[in-house]
This record gives sequence, structure tokens and C-alpha cells, in this order.
Amino acid sequence: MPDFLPEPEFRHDYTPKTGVLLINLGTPEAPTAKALRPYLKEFLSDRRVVEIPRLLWWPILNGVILTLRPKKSAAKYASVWTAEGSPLLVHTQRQTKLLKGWLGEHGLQDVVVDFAMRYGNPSVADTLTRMRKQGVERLVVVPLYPQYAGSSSGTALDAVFRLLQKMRNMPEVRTVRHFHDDAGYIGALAGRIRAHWAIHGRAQKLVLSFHGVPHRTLEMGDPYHCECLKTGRLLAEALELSRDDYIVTFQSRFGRAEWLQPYTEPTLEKLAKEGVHSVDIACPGFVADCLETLEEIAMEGKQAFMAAGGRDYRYIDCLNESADWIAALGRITVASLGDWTQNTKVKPVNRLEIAKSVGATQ
Ligand SMILES: C=CC1=C(C)c2cc3[nH]c(cc4nc(cc5[nH]c(cc1n2)c(C)c5CCC(=O)O)C(CCC(=O)O)=C4C)c(C)c3C=C
Ligand SMILES: [Fe+2]
Ligand SMILES: [Fe+2]
Repeated sequence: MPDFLPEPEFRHDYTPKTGVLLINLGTPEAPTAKALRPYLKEFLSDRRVVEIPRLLWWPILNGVILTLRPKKSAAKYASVWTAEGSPLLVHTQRQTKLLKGWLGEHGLQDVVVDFAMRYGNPSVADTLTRMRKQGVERLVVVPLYPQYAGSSSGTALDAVFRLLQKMRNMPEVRTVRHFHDDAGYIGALAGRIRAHWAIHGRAQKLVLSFHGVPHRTLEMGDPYHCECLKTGRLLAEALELSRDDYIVTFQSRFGRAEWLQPYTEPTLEKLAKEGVHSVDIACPGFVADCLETLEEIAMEGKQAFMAAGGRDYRYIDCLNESADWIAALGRITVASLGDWTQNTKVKPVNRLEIAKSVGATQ
């Protein structure tokens, strides 16, 4: 077998293109245990996600987790699944289309925009191969995670680099590491929350719930915790909140090890018990609604808060297709495109022709 992938047919007469590749986490093909199993297997076999020695982890994953979790998780997915499919996939498809439109409106109609999922489909390999066939030779990769974590953005970039290692003719690549403090992103979040307040009024407390990661990763140098807190602070400043008006929490704990604290659900229960009767809750770390926001926060979180004596629990949608967010994503992308925006239409120099015309030998 050759060491490298076959290259698209080389032509002298085409204009190399610039591409933008959005990457999100991925989702099962269907809300069934059968579809959950391969998705969870791929996800939880990723060494960036579970940092336990393989010899210990393999029997736990294949023996316990992949026997019990697919059924349990499938029921949760079924509760949020839409006629068009998984919310995460649907929102990511729409965001891709809207970003393409936004770039087109800003003079960048030649830029190829596509998306991939880190786990499941469409895979990074499939999308990137298609983009190369379309002539993409300069690539901006945007993991759709505002805060960098090795277990989200890091592994998304791994998937791109893994494919590049197999390419004979590598494209030029730029990556967006994070955008947790980007003014457009913070402004879009603040606008979302203000619009919610304008309709529903303001609750006693604003809870900002981020996906958790193992606490150990913070000690080992992952910047995620710090970036979540900074997003929270900047958002609070934009909303002119005092320190008591909001709280940052962490959700989706997986396994028994300690994860980043305070945990979302116990915090909601504590707040209710302390007499906080109403909360607004948003998930700024997710740019698209998904299982973790729609089921864990909007449904399970509400149940926990109400059962502990809370009265009014209001979930605020993720940025999804909001115009301010698409504009922010557009600007983040353009910043990374940099000087590539200036010559997307310029024909490549045909080195072979030049060499012949000056009589150089090959
Ligand atoms: C926002 C960034 C995310 C980080 C960081 C992250 C870390 C992380 N996740 C798990 C385990 C699971 N996460 C699951 C779902 C899920 N996770 C994210 C995002 C981050 N994860 C999203 C957007 C989703 C939803 C996907 C969807 O289809 O809607 C799941 C699967 C569902 C389930 O069975 O609970 C698992 C498992 C770990 C272990 C981890 C960091 C170490
Ligand atoms: Fe996760
Ligand atoms: Fe969850």
C-alpha cells in the first residue's frame, strides 16, 4: 500500500482555492443504542478525551461502558432528536451555510466553506478530501469551541494534522485556537441574554454552565478552565452584572474522577435551597444546541432545580444561527484568512512554463 493518499489530478489551468473547515464534536447517526455504540467507541477511545492507560481503560470501555451507556444515552438523544436529525448536526449544517453567505456578502464568494465532525460523520478525512478535490490549497480550520481544551479543539486539530501527514501535496494551513474573549462572540452572547430578558424578565441569578473536563487536566496545563472563567467575566461585564448576579458552573461530568467545579446540577439544587427561586441558565461554551444543553441543562437541570424548591427555571438557547454570532464567526474567520483574502482570484504561477521560457533545465 502506498504511504500517501492519491492526489487530485494536477492541472496548470485552475485557480487554487482557499477553504474554511468548521469542525464540531459529532453526534450519532440515530438516537438508538445501535448507533450510539460506534459513536461512543470512537469518542471514548480518543486518548485526548480519556487519559487513562490503554491497558486499564480498554476493558472498562469495552466491558462496562459500551454495554450500558449506548442504551441510556440513546434514550436521552431521542428526547432532543428533531425531524431533521440531531440538533448538533442540524445547527452545524446551517452555520456552515450562513458563514458561506456572510463571507460572500463580504467579497469572499470564492472561499470554499465546509464542515466536519470529529467523531462520526461527515468525518474530517471525507470533508478535507472533498475540499482538496475542489482545489483548496490554503485552509483555515475553525474548531467550533470558543474555549480551547485538548479534549475538544486539540483533538479536532489532531484529526486534520493526521490527514495532512498522509498527503503528498499538503495545503497551507492556519488554525483558530480559540475565541473565548472575542468581542463579537461575547457581544453575540450578551445580545442573546438581553433578548431573553426583554421577553421573560430577569431571574435572580444567571447561571453560565460550561462543559466540564477532568480537574487533572487543569493541573497538567490545559487552559480550558481559565478561558471559561474569562468568558464568564467578559460576558458579565458586557451585561453590567455584579459578581453576585451570576455564577460559572461545569456540567457533563463523566466517570468518578473529580472534574472542574462547581458542578452545575448540585449548584442549581444549592441555589434553590438557599432561596434563589428563579434562574436564567445559558451555556456559552457550546455554539450550537446539542444533547448536553437541550437534555442535560434544559430538561434535567430544570427537574433538579424544581425538585429542590426552585420555581422559575429559564434556559437560554445557544447562539445557533443568530445573526450576531454568524457575523462574529465571519470576522474570526477573516482574521485568520489574513492576506489570503487579497488574492483568492489570482492565478498560480506556472513554474513549469516559466522554467521553459527562461530556458532553465528541469
Ligand atoms: C464544549 C466542549 C466539549 C468538551 C471540552 C468535552 C469534553 C469531554 N466530553 C466527554 C464525554 C462526552 N461528551 C458527550 C457529548 C458532548 N460533548 C460535547 C462537547 C465537549 N466535550 C458536545 C457538544 C456533546 C454533545 C454531542 C451531541 O451529539 O449532541 C458525550 C456523549 C453523550 C453521552 O453519552 O453522554 C460523552 C460521553 C469527556 C469524557 C470529555 C473530556 C475529557
Ligand atoms: Fe463532551
Ligand atoms: Fe451529558
